[in-house]
Amino acid sequence: MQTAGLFGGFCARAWRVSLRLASSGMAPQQRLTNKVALVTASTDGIGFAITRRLAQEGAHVVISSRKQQNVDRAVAELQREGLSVSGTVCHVGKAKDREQLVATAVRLHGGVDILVANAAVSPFFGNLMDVTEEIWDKILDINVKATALMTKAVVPEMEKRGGGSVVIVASVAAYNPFPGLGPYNVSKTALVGLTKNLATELAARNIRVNCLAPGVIKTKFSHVLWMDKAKEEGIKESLCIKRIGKPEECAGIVSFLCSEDASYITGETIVVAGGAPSRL
Ligand SMILES: NC(=O)c1ccc[n+]([C@@H]2O[C@H](COP(=O)([O-])OP(=O)(O)OC[C@H]3O[C@@H](n4cnc5c(N)ncnc54)[C@H](O)[C@@H]3O)[C@@H](O)[C@H]2O)c1
Repeated sequence: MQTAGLFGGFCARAWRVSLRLASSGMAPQQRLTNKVALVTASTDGIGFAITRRLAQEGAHVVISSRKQQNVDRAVAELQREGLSVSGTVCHVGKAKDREQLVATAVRLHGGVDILVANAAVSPFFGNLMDVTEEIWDKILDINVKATALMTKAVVPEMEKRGGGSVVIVASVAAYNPFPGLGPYNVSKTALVGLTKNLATELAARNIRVNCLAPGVIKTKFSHVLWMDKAKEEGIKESLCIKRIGKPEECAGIVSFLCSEDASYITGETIVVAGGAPSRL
């Protein structure tokens, strides 16, 4: 009886600690212990929040982006928090950089279990009829083609570990276009298709492929959408949850999708958009 009482007391305390951790935004679970994750464009914004969360849940994460100084800053910040992160430069449009990213994970941690393909560009605002061939090439190259090729680069390493998980970061704009961002919207719709195609093809290798479709999340990237007060108020008004999202609110769902808790989920796109319209 006494043991049960002590155990009961311990459980209640553990439950309170876990509730405190959850409410303070810290990861209460360790679903990714010793998994090795690559996150592209992970020095800021949504990629950085995802990196922090995967590492809080026990993963070794390789941070990457185009500039060494940004990689160094992000690595130092998360290492100060006691998290297991390393970093390397990776421009996802360059084959050599993609190979280097995979090689870094293999050299430092022995393989790759998780890829979060988060990098994207949106260098155009205006009408579709004014988009040049050069802009189409840049947006489709980085947002779509590089995502497919980054996945191709990690698959052999995932196979050696018996499987893995890929999460592709698309956008709610895949379903409901953001005004003025035509080529970007189209590229994100393509990523929903890419997710389904990869999921079908890679299931036999025990690799699951899912997609995250954020709504408007406050980052440098989305600045153009909320920079003036009237625009910001208009966006909030269109949402069920009447505020713009935070990068951290995209992170827990990714760690879930990469974990064994999602072992029967593949080919899906999860919308994290405060109730924005999201149907094709
Ligand atoms: N913020 C939003 O409202 C929002 C909404 C929907 C989807 N998203 C998506 O979330 C992802 C992250 O965006 P974010 O809002 O955190 O902004 P962000 O600016 O922090 O992330 C975009 C990153 O991509 C990087 N990048 C661009 N080209 C690259 C390349 N060739 N190689 C490597 N990195 C490159 C940029 O340096 C930048 O860090 C993007 O895929 C974006 O499309 C963002």
